[in-house]
Amino acid sequence: MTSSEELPVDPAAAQDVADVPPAVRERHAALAEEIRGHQFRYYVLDSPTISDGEFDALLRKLEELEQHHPGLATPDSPTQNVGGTFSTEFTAHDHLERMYSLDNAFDPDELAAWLDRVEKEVGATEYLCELKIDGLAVNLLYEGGRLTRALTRGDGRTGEDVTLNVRTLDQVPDRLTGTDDYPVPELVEVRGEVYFRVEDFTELNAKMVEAGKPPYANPRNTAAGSLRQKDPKITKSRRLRLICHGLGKRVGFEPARQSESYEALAAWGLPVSPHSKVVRSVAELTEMVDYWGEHRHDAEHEIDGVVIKVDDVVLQRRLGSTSRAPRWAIAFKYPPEEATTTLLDIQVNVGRTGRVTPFAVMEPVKVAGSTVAMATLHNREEVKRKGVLIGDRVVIRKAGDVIPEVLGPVVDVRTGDEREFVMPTHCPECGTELAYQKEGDVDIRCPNSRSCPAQLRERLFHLAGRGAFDIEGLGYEAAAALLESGVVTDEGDIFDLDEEKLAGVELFRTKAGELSANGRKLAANLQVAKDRPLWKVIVGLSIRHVGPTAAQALAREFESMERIDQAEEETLAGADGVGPTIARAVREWFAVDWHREVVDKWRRAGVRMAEERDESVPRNLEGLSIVVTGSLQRYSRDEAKEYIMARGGKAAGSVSKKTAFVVVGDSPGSKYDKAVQLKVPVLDEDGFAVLLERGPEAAAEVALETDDE
Ligand SMILES: NC(=O)c1ccc[n+]([C@@H]2O[C@H](COP(=O)([O-])OP(=O)(O)OC[C@H]3O[C@@H](n4cnc5c(N)ncnc54)[C@H](O)[C@@H]3O)[C@@H](O)[C@H]2O)c1
Ligand SMILES: [Zn+2]
Repeated sequence: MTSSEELPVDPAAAQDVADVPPAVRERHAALAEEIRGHQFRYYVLDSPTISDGEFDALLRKLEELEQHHPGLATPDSPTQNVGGTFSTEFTAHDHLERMYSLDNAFDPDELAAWLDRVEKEVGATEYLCELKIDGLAVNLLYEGGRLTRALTRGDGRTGEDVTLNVRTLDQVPDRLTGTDDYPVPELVEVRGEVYFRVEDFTELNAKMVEAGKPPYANPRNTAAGSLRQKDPKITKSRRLRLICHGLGKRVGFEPARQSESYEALAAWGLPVSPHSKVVRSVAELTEMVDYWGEHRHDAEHEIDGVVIKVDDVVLQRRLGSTSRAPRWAIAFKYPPEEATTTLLDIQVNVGRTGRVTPFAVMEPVKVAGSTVAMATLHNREEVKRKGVLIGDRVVIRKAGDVIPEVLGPVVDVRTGDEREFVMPTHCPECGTELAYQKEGDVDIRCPNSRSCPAQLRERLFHLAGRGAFDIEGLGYEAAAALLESGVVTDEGDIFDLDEEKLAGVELFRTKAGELSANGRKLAANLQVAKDRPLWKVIVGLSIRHVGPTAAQALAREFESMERIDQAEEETLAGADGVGPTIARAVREWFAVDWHREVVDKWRRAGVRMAEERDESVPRNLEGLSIVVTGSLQRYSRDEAKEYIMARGGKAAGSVSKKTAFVVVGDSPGSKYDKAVQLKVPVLDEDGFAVLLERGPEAAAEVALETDDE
């Protein structure tokens, strides 16, 4: 929270709680109670039922009420206190110096307002920027260099004694070491964050799943739960880590700067963050905030923001603290990546290959800047593994550009009305009974691949895609409209579409009943698409495992659809870049009658069925394998490959003894080293031009001198 002192106060607002209208007082009390309940679940039970973002929003709401009615901001309000409390499971102990929470800035304006306030009071100064580690705070007391006590933050005055547990952490020294610059102080309270590395957390969860137990929801609460164990052996088994980020009481050590105290901590053998940085201008500070906003997942632990601290300790003292947080520091918080919402239903989707995948339909909720209402659940096993029931409150996560994911249910708020998801037995689109393609498959499929509308729609959309025929104007909506109107019964019909047929489709008709401009464009695009290279036609067939790379290999090696159709499985498997899986998939595909009909219909409609031979291009690279690495100035990667292939060569991905040439551009990397090592001739961009124009012998003459010493 930004401190309320600078915020506008309604002059008519009640300063005294007795003057606040009873209805408002009640609303405030109810909200405060709700917040305390969430704090208890979070700090004591380590098992929250709402996301941090939702919690922060509640606290903000309370704060707003108090701005309008300052009388409500009594000392016991959650806005005036460090959130935590302590459990009777542990012995309570007082901190020697208070532990505070942090005020928050949720956007750049709030951060700017805080900076203004600080600089108005103490003038321009230097700031220490740190990552805000999403863990739990501990206070380590070292007396005469020995660890004598470790406490959780608790309510800031009193914490829970977790000394035995903290001692099990590898990074926590029992005894501090001293240096000439930083001798061991008589007494020091060290504050830090106990956390899980994302990597370790993922591994822990994998183990849980393997043991048939539900995975943990997030690293923060799991770290808290792992530290606050009655049995330190459990803590020991958890690979918890520590990063120190502050001092409490100290005797015999007086740092001038916060950054200096980190040097001391490191010298004493305590872990500090490698990411902290002293910044001297607002521009530098903003840069750090922006950088970590974009690279949030690059740190080894989860972060929920950046903490900005006045570096000078004298100025820190001058700024002081509120009852809840220091005035000399602020946490800039990034948009939350987790939220909770209600799982309204689990429905299934039928994909291009008939695979039936369940997906979550949720009450729309905002996460990481976008509204999420659906998320895939992959398959039945995954639904079971996550343990979600229809009607559950669920935690969802959307990190950056990654697709949203349902993490799991909030079991504690179940009402008993939730119900289990049952995988349908029949295709929701065509009614065909679903089946596993072969025993042991995870995915269940709709076997009606030829005419199941869902599969057809997906295949049409796929064949119109960039990697296949690249037909503009044939998206999902058009695909669905074509199928619905009956002018297309399977993809075989697609190239028979002309203006007249398209005029029969509602979507492509004007109000006057004529063919629309879009319809005319689609008809023209379909004509152009018939002339795409063979490999694109192959991609358009939706053969399993055959994407652009495999299709290019097939086109290069066999040069016509007919030869692919007639090749034996072994011949296919033996071809460069094809292999047994693709070979089998191709043979299986051509064994289906209606698949061959699709090819026939396309052929009759004039779709290209053989590699184009441009007679003006010499076939001077026939049989040669050429690797291009690094970036070239005059050719894009794809262009370079196309030029090689057009001349009968093979554009290979890795260097071997069989490689004829390696072409290197800027920053070539390991492939260049490999070429030198294997003594494969290396060409620069000019050498590549010679290779294309005048062939391998001429190119060998201009190969680079390489030295493998
Ligand atoms: N979901 C829930 O029900 C629920 C309930 C209560 C609290 N919460 C969440 O807990 C958090 C509030 O807890 P809080 O009061 O501890 O405040 P906070 O987490 O916003 O900030 C204070 C804490 O940040 C930690 N921290 C991490 N890196 C630091 C660094 N480099 N320097 C200094 N401190 C650093 C310290 O432990 C400090 O105590 C919020 O994120 C809130 O959403 C959630
Ligand atoms: Zn179906």
